[in-house]
Formats: sequence, structure tokens, C-alpha cells
Amino acid sequence: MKPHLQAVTAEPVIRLDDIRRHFGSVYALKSVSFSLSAGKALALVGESGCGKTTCARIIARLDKPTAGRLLFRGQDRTARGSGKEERMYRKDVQMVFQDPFSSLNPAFTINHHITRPLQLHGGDKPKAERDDDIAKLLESVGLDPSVTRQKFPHELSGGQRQRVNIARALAVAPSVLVADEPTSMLDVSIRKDILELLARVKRENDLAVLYITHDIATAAHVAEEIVVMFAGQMVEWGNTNAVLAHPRHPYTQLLLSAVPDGGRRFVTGGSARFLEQAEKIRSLSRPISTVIERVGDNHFMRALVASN
Ligand SMILES: Nc1ncnc2c1ncn2[C@@H]1O[C@H](COP(=O)(O)OP(=O)(O)OP(=O)(O)O)[C@@H](O)[C@H]1O
Repeated sequence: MKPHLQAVTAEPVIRLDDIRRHFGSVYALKSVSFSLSAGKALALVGESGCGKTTCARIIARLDKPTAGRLLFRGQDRTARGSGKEERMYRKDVQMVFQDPFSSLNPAFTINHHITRPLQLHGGDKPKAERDDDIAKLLESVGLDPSVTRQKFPHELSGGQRQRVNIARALAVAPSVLVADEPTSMLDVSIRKDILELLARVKRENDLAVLYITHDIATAAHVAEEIVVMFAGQMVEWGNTNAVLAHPRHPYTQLLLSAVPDGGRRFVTGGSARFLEQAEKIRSLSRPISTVIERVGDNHFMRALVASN
């Protein structure tokens, strides 16, 4: 019975090992352990405040865990390394943020946004070669370079800006992409396109992807594996299709019950009933149980603790 999410390949690119993060009396992460593997995506799913962004920030080395280990290709990277190691890590682990509007500088063209990372990490190249690289990158995310390059961010739609953000992340040939709620600020009609793009760039670039979302219904679009987080703990995890088809933890069941049928597939769990149910589950999840139950092939859940 392994508390770790099973890695699909022999050596994961990223591994979180028993990560804890406290902010004063707030226990944002309690014993979080999972792996990201090349060419695979893992969806980290849960309501606001469950600890998703804290996980992302620790992986991107924007934050440090209170305890536990962060491993990159088997090497312990919890502590700060040399300047060169840190630069390499920052190149290797790229982030795409929720807000496609604020993550681009309004004063610069799209060409400038893509050129910068290529200059910083790609070394000196003749202009013609660099122009060719920019064009290929934009094409790879579904943007027409001849139209897009000279535009400013405000001249693009939200979906197009998120495509630029993905192209910018890919410009440095990373091995890990952390996408933190990449579609939640986009129009519902284009969210699926961006998720399909993420799934495609993952395959084409052999990326290890962490896809963070509050919307469990979207996990299967991108991710082979899923971790459901609740109140800073992993409550259920494993193969995405298995977890979605046979959810065992009451919180996963609650998240899935909040997904309406039909076209409205993208929802948040903010209703009074949802919050009331979540509070009940919270009382069953405190204190954290260390008992992990294997409920299927590559499908695990944390046992509930009886409330007094
Ligand atoms: N810098 C900080 N100082 C104090 N508390 C923090 C800090 N960062 C996060 N927290 C707390 O840690 C918990 C987890 O926050 P986190 O942002 O990781 O959750 P989340 O699941 O990403 O939520 P959201 O989707 O709203 O961003 C929350 O209770 C949050 O208030």
C-alpha cells in the first residue's frame, strides 16, 4: 500500500515527498506526495484554499516547504542550489498562470514576449533563425505568426493570450509545465480548446504537466492521473478515468455531484448545499488519517477519521 501516486515511468521528473507547508497556524499542505512523469499530466483538483497553488509554488521553487522533499530527476532540490542550478531549474520548470491578461506586458508586442526567453535561454542565434523559431512556436500553439507577432496583448482575445503564454513557456524547452487554473478566466466556449492544446503540447514535447483546477470535470481532457485535494490533504488519487468513474472518497463524490449534465461542464462548487456537505467531510478529515486504502489498480484513498 503506497501513499505515493504510482509513477508511470521509472524515474519521475518531479517528485513531492511528504510535503508539508504551514503558514503560521494554517496547515496549507499536510503530507502531500505525488510524482510527475515525462509525457504525462497529473490533475490537482479541489476547492479554493485546499492547497493547489501552494503545491505549484513549491514545485516552481517560488515557495519552500516547511517539511518534506522536492526531487527533480531523483535529485533532492528542496534546498536552494548554486546560481547555475537555480537558473537551470527555472528553465526546466515553467508556469502558465490563471490570468492571461496580467501575465503579458501591455507595452510589448507578442514577438517581444517570445523573443525574450529565447534570448535568455537559447544563446546567440542569427536573427533569421530566431525569427523562424518564433514562427514555429506560435504555429505550435495554433496562432498565425504573420498575424500575431506584431500585435500587442490587448489586441488578442483571452484564449489567444493564453496560447501566447503557453508558447512563451515552451520557448525555453522545459521538461515540466505547471498550469495553474489556465482556463478559469476564459470564456467557457474556448476552455476546451486550451485544454486540448495543453494535452497536445504535453505529447509533442514529452512534458511532465501539472494541471491545477477546481473543476474535476475537466481533468480527463488533459490528465492521465488525478489527485483530489481537500483541506491540504490528498484524499483520493490514481488513474483519472478510474477515480472519475468510481469515486470512493465522499469529497470526490461531492465534487462530481456538483458537475451538472449537458453543456455546462465547467462549474465551481460554491452552492450552499455544496459548502454544507464539504463542512461535514471536513470534520471527518480532521485529524489527518495516515491510513491509505488501495481501492483499485492505481486508485487510492485516504481513510476517513470518525468524528467524535
Ligand atoms: N502566503 C500565505 N500566507 C498565509 N496563508 C497562506 C499563504 N498562501 C496560502 N495560504 C493559505 O494556505 C491555504 C492554501 O492556499 P492555496 O492558495 O494553496 O489554495 P488553492 O487551493 O490554490 O486556492 P485558490 O484556488 O483559491 O488559489 C489557504 O488557507 C490559504 O489562505
